[in-house]
Amino acid sequence: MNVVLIGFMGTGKSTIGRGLAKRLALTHVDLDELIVQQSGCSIPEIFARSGELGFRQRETACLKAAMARSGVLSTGGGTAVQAANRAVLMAAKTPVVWLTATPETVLKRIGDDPNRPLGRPDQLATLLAERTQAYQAVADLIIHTDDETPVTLIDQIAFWLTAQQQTQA
Ligand SMILES: Nc1ncnc2c1ncn2[C@@H]1O[C@H](COP(=O)(O)OP(=O)(O)O)[C@@H](O)[C@H]1O
Ligand SMILES: O=C(O)C1=C[C@@H](OP(=O)(O)O)[C@@H](O)[C@H](O)C1
Ligand SMILES: [Mg+2]
Repeated sequence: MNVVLIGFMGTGKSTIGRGLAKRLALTHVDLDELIVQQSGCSIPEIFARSGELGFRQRETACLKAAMARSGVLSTGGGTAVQAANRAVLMAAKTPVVWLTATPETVLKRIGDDPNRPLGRPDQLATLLAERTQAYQAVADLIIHTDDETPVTLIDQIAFWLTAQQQTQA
């Protein structure tokens, strides 16, 4: 992968990843979509049939497959929380961008979405606090999304990636 987006549910990983890939003329891979494709069932169905553990096993397998490809990868909100997945990300030396948002923003954006089994409104703030350190541990760039439009966020990330490439050239 050329760049990986991590962060909590509703921070815009899927939206920004799709737009960033278009901007950079790269392929976009959404890890959740890959899991659904490979499993032949939806995320809530995977959670219902195989539990969170079953979902996490599929997620790690798909992450490894995705990291072997080029493009922009939008992870799921729990991907970088698993130590094994953080090891995969760090080994790849791909730039990792952490998108942040407050629990209030997340709630406004995702509400009580049945497609996000771990997105229970009354649990969001606690889950976000528990996960923050894990995101921080692998982030090369932190982008606060609360007051920015997707287009502005894509501009910021594209600018940073270009600067990174120039430093390395
Ligand atoms: N910067 C933003 N400002 C306003 N709404 C946003 C922003 N980023 C994403 N959204 C909206 O929030 C919702 C969740 O975005 P999504 O890309 O699915 O997040 P994630 O993949 O991180 O869970 C979508 O309805 C999307 O249109
Ligand atoms: O935070 C999580 O544990 C999850 C986030 C979801 O992705 P988004 O962050 O794209 O909603 C999806 O991977 C699954 O429902 C689990
Ligand atoms: Mg997503």
